[in-house]
Amino acid sequence: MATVLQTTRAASSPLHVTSEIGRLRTVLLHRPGAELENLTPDLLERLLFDDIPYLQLAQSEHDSFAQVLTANGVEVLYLENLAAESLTDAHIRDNLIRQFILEAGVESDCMKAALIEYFRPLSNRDLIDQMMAGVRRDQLGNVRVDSLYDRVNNSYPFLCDPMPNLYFTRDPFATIGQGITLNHMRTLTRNRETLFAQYIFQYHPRFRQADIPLWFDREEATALEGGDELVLSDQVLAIGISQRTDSGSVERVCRRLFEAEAGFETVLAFHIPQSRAFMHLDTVFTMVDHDKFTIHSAIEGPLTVYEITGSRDRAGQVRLKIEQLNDKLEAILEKYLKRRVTLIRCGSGDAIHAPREQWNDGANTLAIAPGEVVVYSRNHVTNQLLESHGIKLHVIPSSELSRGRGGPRCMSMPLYRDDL
Ligand SMILES: NC(=O)NCCC[C@H](N)C(=O)O
Repeated sequence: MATVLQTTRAASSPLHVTSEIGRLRTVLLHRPGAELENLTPDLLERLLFDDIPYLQLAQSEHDSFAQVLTANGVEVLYLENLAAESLTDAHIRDNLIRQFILEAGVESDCMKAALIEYFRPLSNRDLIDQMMAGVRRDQLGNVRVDSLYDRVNNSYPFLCDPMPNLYFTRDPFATIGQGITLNHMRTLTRNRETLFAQYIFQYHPRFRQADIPLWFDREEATALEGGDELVLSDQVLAIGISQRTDSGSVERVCRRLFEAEAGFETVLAFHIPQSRAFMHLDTVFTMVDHDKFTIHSAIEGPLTVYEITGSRDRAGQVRLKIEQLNDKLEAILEKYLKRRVTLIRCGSGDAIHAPREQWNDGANTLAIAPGEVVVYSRNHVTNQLLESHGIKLHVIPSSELSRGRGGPRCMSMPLYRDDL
């Protein structure tokens, strides 16, 4: 990955996203795995789940999602495959194991050594699956415990926690233009997920030569999550300031994009209420067509939008100009997209249907082309409204996947879209 930002990119860049709706060509998914079976009621809150999905059904729902995408010409890549294929030599593999153990919070030398031994014989793919699923203490057999720490903490079943949120590939990194933000996640549990992206972009043969600009790094001190990053056009981004993303991160992304002169001229920072239900901007607002968006009406009142632009001072340094916009959201979007826009309200804006369907990601659509989106079956009120606005729907089953609080957009990271 490039740490020095450059403006010119090879035409053959493996990453290219200049809108939310351009025809989707390549997307990254993660098929839910054993990590979901390692959820227990005690772990739910810390691991950011609201219930325990039935794995077999979650996998079959996820396969339906992948099938819709492939049937529509989208190349589907899986995080677990890319991560395994990134381990192209023993040194890279050993480093990943060491870093994984460190970030899993394994404290004692004897447990670290036992884990390294446990991982040693596994194939690359089994290693990645095991890291994702988590490692229980009793998987390691009889380890000679020589630390006080292990004697005091031996009742907790996991040495390395499972990572059940991995199927929300939208969040740990995000494609913007031909670069990425490699994110620093708000929570420890999700921050561990970004390690896989780091290895993929650094070592995977598909990406390692590509000199991919890094608009944000996982080592930064403030939080940024991909669900807050929307590419409205090749010139305008929307970034949520939310429960998961700090304003300082938005400023840093702006500075890097403007310094690189990557084509993006304006960032609209959407300050949304902080709540579990609206954890990211894309839980309340997604783009479905050139001129149509879903929106959850509960954020419209409290929403504040800031326009951020940049210019260079005499020394060539980028200075940010930040202005609060007082217009209604439609007017703001119309100004930047240069066309009339329609906001389609989740659950019709109804007092009961809207919060119920938003909770199950009714507003969280994945566009695979302009006016063509993937949605969850359970959000029938919103879905009908989308259809009445001429949007083509690809409806996928949703009883288990939705228990993790994410919809089709959250479950996908576009790597390549056609330009509009
Ligand atoms: N972009 C998104 O809204 N992603 C959904 C993430 C859900 C996950 N359980 C979380 O709390 O982070």
